[in-house]
Amino acid sequence: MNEEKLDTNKDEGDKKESFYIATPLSRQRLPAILEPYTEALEELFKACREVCMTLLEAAAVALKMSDHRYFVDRHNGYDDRLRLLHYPPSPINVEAIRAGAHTDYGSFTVLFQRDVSGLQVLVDDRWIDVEPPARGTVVVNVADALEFWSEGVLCSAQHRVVMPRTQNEAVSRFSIAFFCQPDAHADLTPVKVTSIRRKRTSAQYLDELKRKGINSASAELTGGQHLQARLQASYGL
Ligand SMILES: O=C(O)CCC(=O)C(=O)O
Ligand SMILES: [Fe+2]
Repeated sequence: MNEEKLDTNKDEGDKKESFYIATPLSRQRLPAILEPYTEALEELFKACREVCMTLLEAAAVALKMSDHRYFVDRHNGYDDRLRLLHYPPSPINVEAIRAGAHTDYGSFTVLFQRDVSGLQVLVDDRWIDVEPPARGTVVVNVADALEFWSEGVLCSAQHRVVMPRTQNEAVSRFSIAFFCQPDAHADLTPVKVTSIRRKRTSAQYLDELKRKGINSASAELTGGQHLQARLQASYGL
């Protein structure tokens, strides 16, 4: 609790607890409570990875890259993580934030939320509620590594979780995030994207990168170096 500060401008840590898992599950010792779910978690990893591989291929097509598997080939899955999150019950507080505004670090995030809302995404400077999706659907965020790789054409989604605004939200909130990560040694040098309309000016994009601990839009970074820069900015490591 309070350990992670996703919004680095805030003094206090986030009101949540979480547990990270890597695949294969045998790489770590699971707490006893999770052991019976080993197989289910492995299946979840696999299903999320499949979604992300399809999306990575779609991204290469959308960016008009000649090699449609360029991104897929740089994601062997070793650095992917599942994060199980719990936001403890809390009284209504319309002013406060359960998890600070941030962007995720990898390529894509697949997010599952269980019935309690509170997630918001920033669209044109306004926070919009992202309700827990209908059964059988998920929320997907573009994240920082793909934003950087695509030279800022694909925008990493700013999101946050707000404190309970109603009695229905004042209970425990559970969610699971799957973070799809590029390989630690993958070269993240931005792919050349030409004929695509951009949402931001290059100055706006550069400002955003600087806040994320990256000083140049064309830096020669590996997946591992990019992740390190982001973790440093978020956790002050
Ligand atoms: O709990 C949620 O809905 C969002 C979690 C999140 O954004 C994160 O862990 O990066
Ligand atoms: Fe996130």
